[in-house]
Amino acid sequence: MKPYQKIPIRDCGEPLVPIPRDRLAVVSPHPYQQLGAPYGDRSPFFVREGVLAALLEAQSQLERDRPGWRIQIFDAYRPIAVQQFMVDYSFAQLARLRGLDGRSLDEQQRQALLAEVYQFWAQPNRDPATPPPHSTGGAVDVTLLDPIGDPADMGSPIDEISPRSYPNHFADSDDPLERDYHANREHLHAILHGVGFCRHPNEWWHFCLGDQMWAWLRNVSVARYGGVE
Ligand SMILES: C[C@@H](N)C(=O)N[C@H](C)C(=O)O
Ligand SMILES: [Zn+2]
Repeated sequence: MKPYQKIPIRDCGEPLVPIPRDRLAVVSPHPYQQLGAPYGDRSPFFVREGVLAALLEAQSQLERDRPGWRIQIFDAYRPIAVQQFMVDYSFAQLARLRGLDGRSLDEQQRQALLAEVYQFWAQPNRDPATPPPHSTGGAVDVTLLDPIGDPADMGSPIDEISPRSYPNHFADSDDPLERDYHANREHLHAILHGVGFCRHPNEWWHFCLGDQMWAWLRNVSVARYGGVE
């Protein structure tokens, strides 16, 4: 169990609402839908009402700071079946990357790979006391787009299972390019932190507001968003 999962949840009942495409950029086609993730009739581009308000405020702040720049949503709401699909997919990808056949691993190899996956992905847990962050509508995976519409170079892609994903991975680098990656990550963080989000300790792109991880990182005793199926 991760420490944030011990935080009690008192759901405030806010609805999930669609992310307006005319006001916030989204990755399209959606990467997990393209992989065949089982969304059923749900869409990844929904968040809780309070999260949408904060994202819109962050977008306005970004426009004031850097005209023409936009926040781009890579992923938001995730049904638990999709969480399971993506954990299985990431496990198979990681095994392949290591030259292993994911279906014929011994138990020790399986556990070691799973531990790496769970450094980055939450468990697809159906217990209402420990929902995966994205299943609450209180978590988003985001990056920045420059005025041309190109993603800012953050030095590693979203969802990479590697130390390069740690927010401060390039913080102490002397390489000017890597210093730029860090500055881009810091700018993304500053914009979202300024409107109330907290960043995942291992992922430069994952931000939360109102869920258990947020409450734990903010030292708040109760989370206001639980799982929504
Ligand atoms: C790996 C990334 N896409 C992500 O969302 N990670 C968090 C922790 C999650 O699975 O909830
Ligand atoms: Zn995330």
